[in-house]
Parts: sequence; structure tokens; C-alpha cells
Amino acid sequence: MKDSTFYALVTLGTLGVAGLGYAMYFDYKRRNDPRFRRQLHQPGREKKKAKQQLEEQERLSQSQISVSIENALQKALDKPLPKDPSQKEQMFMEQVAEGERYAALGEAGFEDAAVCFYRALKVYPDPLELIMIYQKTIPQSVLSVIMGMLSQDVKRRQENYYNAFPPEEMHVKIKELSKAAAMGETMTYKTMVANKDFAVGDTIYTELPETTLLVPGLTGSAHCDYCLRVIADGSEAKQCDTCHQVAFCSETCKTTAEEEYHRFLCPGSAAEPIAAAQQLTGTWADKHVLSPMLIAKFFGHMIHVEKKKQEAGEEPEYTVWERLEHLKFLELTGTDDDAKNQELVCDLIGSKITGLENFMNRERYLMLKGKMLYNAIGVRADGSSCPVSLSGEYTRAASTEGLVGAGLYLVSSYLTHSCEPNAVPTFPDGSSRLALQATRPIKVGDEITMTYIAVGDRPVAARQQELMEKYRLTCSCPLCVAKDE
Ligand SMILES: C[S@@+](CC[C@H](N)C(=O)[O-])C[C@H]1O[C@@H](n2cnc3c(N)ncnc32)[C@H](O)[C@@H]1O
Repeated sequence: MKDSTFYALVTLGTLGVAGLGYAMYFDYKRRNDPRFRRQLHQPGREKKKAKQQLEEQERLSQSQISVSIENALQKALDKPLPKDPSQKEQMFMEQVAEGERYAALGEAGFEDAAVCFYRALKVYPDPLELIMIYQKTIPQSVLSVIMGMLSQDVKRRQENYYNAFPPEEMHVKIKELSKAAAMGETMTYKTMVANKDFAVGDTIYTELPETTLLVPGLTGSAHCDYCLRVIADGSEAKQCDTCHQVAFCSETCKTTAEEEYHRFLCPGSAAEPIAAAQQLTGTWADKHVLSPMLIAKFFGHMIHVEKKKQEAGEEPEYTVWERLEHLKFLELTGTDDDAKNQELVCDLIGSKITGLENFMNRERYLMLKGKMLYNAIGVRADGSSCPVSLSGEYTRAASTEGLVGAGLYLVSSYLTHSCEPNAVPTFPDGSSRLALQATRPIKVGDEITMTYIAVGDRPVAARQQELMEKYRLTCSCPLCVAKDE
């Protein structure tokens, strides 16, 4: 059964608009969606109106606009927004009516009108649709202020993002570093630094993954498909009642997996197989190509998390999508296989979430694949660390021994590679819960590093070649820089 269109709109509104930033999404649609472009640029009367609006916009000096944008945004954000859907609806109606009253006063009422319309936009499930309605119904000067508020709001959110992420209790910060790299270059990148001193063996933080994937061959009965833990001998593995192809270590893992992703990905019963799910499982099990399955699981997880927050009336500061957006990714050129996998993922998740096929276009699919390949970390069940290495695709890999799967971790993704790292991801519970352990003394402000590849006693050229091929990075770790000089 499909989830309601309203829920899908809210979810995709969150993903597509709040997630990417209204302005970016707006701009993206304008460039890529012909239907949207047509709606924006309607001929005849609309063109004339647009010209008048442009002239009006020019009349307002830049300084006037920017002052009023700052003020207006502050006013709009000063009062908290309701959380309850019916209160939101009521507030929406009130703000639009009030905005219209202010707009009717002419220029003197434009700032207050923009505040009201902006607050209405903040609670409307599909803000993009509302902007399109505003375009046809409110004075252009007010719309200009609203669009300015929007980009200012997005900018503020971007700037503030790392103030509250990672959470304080993890004792690390994300900082931008510039440093000398090989061959005299300077590199600037985001990295994780310590917020306090750590001794060798200390656990710096622990982190749960957003999504995980078991190595093919371990599914079925040996390991829990949700937390990757070994299912102990004698304990009753709880298999999916329909496909019997995945097992869970507990009823909780089974229920959570069902809610988050398995309801999309279950390949069905032997009697009635679901073709797309079977093919996706085959891509992973036979070809060892991990990204389609990771993407599908991640999507299921993200929609589940956002839906839960909505149901609980929580107003998350940032969505899971926004957090993912902040991670770097490999820019990839799509292959025919990618196109097929994108279709499979859309078929599966789109069968439950209306509108997903519009959201999950080629560009976004490749971006997600690039995020997974760049950031996923391998998981071992026995307490030591061993990033995954697969035949077709890879994750950060120190060695392939003891591998049970891969996970996407939003904080640990920021760990920089070093050929002589000061930390190592470990999995002390035997599950995918990651505990980052210090392997050297770390002082406040020090960059925290892990190794993405097998270092051993390999020569610098071999390491650099692998890092370039897999991560397109020229390693600036002390070991590589020293060897280059
Ligand atoms: C997976 S991301 C790590 C997090 C990333 N710094 C970010 O901003 O999200 C990999 C990127 O980090 C930087 N990086 C990681 N390890 C590095 C190293 N040893 N030397 C230089 N750059 C490195 C490069 O910019 C690389 O493209």
C-alpha cells in the first residue's frame, strides 16, 4: 500500500527543499525541469507582468533590500513555529491572510507582508509549490524579499551547521584545514579535530551507522541483517517471514529493519517473488556491487527517521538528507549498470513513496553512489577494525580480513586518511556500533585520522596510486609529505 500523498509531499518537501536548500532546489528545477520552466515563464500577460516586476525590483535599491531581508528574516524566525499539523494549517491560513493585508498597503507594508508569507512558507508541506503560487499572486517586490530571506536562511543554516555537529558529547569538531600536500600543493579540506586530549587506547566517541550492509554470504542465518552482529549458536535467528533470506539477532532488530528498509527490499516469497527486489539482491550477492543496496537502505532509513520525527512533532534542526548533503562525494560518470540500478531502487522505494521517481534522478543517484563509495567504513564483528574491500566497489579499507559489512557513519565520514593514523574504528560490541579508538596520543586541536587503505610497508608511490584511484586524493599525511621532499 502506498503511503499517503500528503506524507510523501511532506517527506519530499523536506528532502528536496529544506534538504538541498530552497534556493538550490529552485534553481535546479528552473534549469532542469521543462514543465517547471514553462510554469515560471508563461507567455503573454505573464511576460508583461514579469517585466513590470523586474522594473519594480530595480527600483528598490540593493541596500534597502538587504536591510529589509535581514530584518524580515529575523522577525520571521523570532517566533517559534507550531509543531502540530492542524496548528500548522491554521497558522498557514492566518499568515497568508495577514500577508495579503500588509501587501495591500503598498511599499510600507512589504516587509511585514514578506514576514507573514515567509512564515507560511515554513509550515507549508510543499514550499516549492507555494513559491510558484506566490509568483502569480503577490507583488514582485515582496517575492524578492522572500527569495532573499530564503537564501539568507539557507546560508545561515549552512554556516551554523558545524556549530552543533557533531554533538558535544563526541568530543570532536569539524574544521576546515589548509595544509601543504605532495609536490608543493596546498590542500583545503574539512577534517575532524579533537576537542580534548586522548591517550592511546581511549575511546574517542561511539557512533551508530545511518545504514549498513552485510557482506553477501553472511545473510540468511549467520549475521543480523540490521546490526551485523553474529547470531550466536543456539539463539534463534529471526528470519523474515516472507523471503526467509535475511535473519535478525532479535525481535527489535527484525522490527526496526522491517520498518526502515526491509518493507521495500524484501524479495518476496518463493511462490511470489518481487522482481526488482530480487534483482537488487542479486546485484549485491552475485556482483558484489554494494552501492545500490546501500542507497536503497539509506533511503528507507532516512524516510523512516523523518517520518518518525514528524509524527513525534519534532522539528529537527537538520534532516538526515541535509547531513548527507554536507559529506563530500566522488564525482562519477554514470554507466549503463548505474541506470539499471537507479531504476531498481526507484521501483522498490517508489512503490511505497509517491514522487520518489522524480526525486531520484540520475544526478542524485550518482551523487548518492559517490557518497557511499567515498565514506562507507568497513565493519568487523569481532571487535577489531577492518574496512571493506569488494571486487567491484570498495569502502575505506585497511585490510579485508574479518570483514562482515559496511556502514555509513555521518560523523566518522569526516575522518581524514593518514598512512600513519592516530585512530582506528573498532566495533567492540561485535555489531555495527563504531567506537573510534586512539592509537597514538591525541591533543586538543589535533586532526584525527584513520587509514582508508592497506598501508603496511607498501612504498609511498603504491599508496598514493591507490588513494588517487579510489579517493582521488593526493595524500598530505606526514609520511607521504616527508617522502616527497
Ligand atoms: C571521504 S572525504 C573525508 C572528509 C572530507 N574531508 C570532507 O570534507 O567531507 C575525503 C576527502 O578528504 C580529504 N582528505 C582525506 N584524507 C586526506 C589526506 N590524507 N590528504 C589530503 N586530503 C585528504 C580530501 O579532500 C578527500 O577528497
